[in-house]
Amino acid sequence: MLALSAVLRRQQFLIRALGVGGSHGGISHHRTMQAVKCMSGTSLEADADSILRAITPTLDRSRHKGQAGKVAVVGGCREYTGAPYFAAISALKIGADLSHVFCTKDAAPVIKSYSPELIVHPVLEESYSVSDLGDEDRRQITSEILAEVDKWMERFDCMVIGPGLGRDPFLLECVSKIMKHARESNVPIVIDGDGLFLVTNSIDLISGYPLAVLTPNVNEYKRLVQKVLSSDIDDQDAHEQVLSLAKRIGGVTILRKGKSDIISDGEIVQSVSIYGSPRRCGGQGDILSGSVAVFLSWARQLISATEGNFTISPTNPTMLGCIAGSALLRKAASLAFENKKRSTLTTDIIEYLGRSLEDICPAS
Ligand SMILES: NC(=O)C1=CN([C@@H]2O[C@H](COP(=O)(O)OP(=O)(O)OC[C@H]3O[C@@H](n4cnc5c(N)ncnc54)[C@H](O)[C@@H]3O)[C@@H](O)[C@H]2O)[C@@H](O)CC1
Ligand SMILES: Nc1ncnc2c1ncn2[C@@H]1O[C@H](COP(=O)(O)OP(=O)(O)OP(=O)(O)O)[C@@H](O)[C@H]1O
Ligand SMILES: [Mg+2]
Repeated sequence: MLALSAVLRRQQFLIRALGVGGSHGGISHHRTMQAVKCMSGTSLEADADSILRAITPTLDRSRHKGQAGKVAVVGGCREYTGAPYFAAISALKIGADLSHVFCTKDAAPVIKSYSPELIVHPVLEESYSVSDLGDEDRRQITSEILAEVDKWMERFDCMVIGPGLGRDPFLLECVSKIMKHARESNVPIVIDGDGLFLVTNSIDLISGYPLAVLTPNVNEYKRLVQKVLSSDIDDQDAHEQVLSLAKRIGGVTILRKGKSDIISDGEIVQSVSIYGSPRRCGGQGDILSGSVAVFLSWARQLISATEGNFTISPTNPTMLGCIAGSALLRKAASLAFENKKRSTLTTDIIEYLGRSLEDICPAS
């Protein structure tokens, strides 16, 4: 009896997750069987190539700089300069027009030296650089930092918060305020890396914000599940757990990274399992966060241009952005691996982003 009710619960979950129909009584045998077949996983798989084709804008000579997207990455500190670079350069390689980085003063020259394409703002401060100051001076510095970021905020189509941010308390306090301003301005935010450390400890920062996307890796997901659901990772019901977590955080979108990426906005759940590579070099999550930012921006543009009259599913731009970003990164990783095998590095994967998108969605 117990086993039977567990099966029924699972069927109903799959039916809800797939949007096959209502879960209240009267589920037809056919629909139930359809959902049961999906337990093998394949039908939760998103049609990522179609989504990529649908949301990637055509290259039109009448468009001006900025229309294909302006993104900003908030990250980069004494320890980490690679992560914000990977996220920001990936956004450009996919097709965004402008990519900014807001980082600490000493990370900035390093990041600038990786690439002249990035617009790097050396604005953030860590505790060590304000340790001699009193509370009033610290408040003054915080408000100067906020004013500097606010000058740009409304121009951004999306912000990525966290790659290589570090965990310094003064810096994170300041980034919380940046996040609040982004939310007040309705700027979508992709939260990754140490940004997830910050929001896991202050979930109100993003709770109930439908334009927030969280992209946890295995450790970050574990911490989030422990904090929000007071439980451990459930690999048996992985899809259901991601769905519950997204719903519990008030309809943010979660992309749980792993062998399959699982994506949910608390309403539906989808996976991306295509392509991928066996190389697990650091930095692939950073490529993903920059990619999701671009695709999310394009999906929002498309939805507003067509006033919602478009035929792709799902219809939530954050879901579309996650599916497209995940599939593209995984395709680039698989092409890089074909070529470089064990020596594949994140910079090699970035070099394949353009070709991967071209294969799926040719420029002309
Ligand atoms: N070149 C760079 O500057 C890079 C900086 N990064 C930044 O580094 C900071 C910390 O990120 P992490 O991803 O290390 O934080 P995590 O909390 O995920 O990882 C911390 C520890 O967990 C281990 N770990 C990672 N994945 C695991 C898995 N699948 N199973 C078991 N253990 C695992 C790691 O070896 C590491 O020691 C972030 O700000 C991140 O953005 C990373 O993005 C990697 C590249
Ligand atoms: N076991 C796996 N098999 C195939 N692909 C994987 C696997 N694990 C992760 N990936 C892919 O790599 C991407 C990055 O995931 P990962 O868990 O490495 O992120 P991360 O730890 O945040 O990376 P970073 O080093 O940039 O911080 C995911 O989007 C996923 O598609
Ligand atoms: Mg990461």
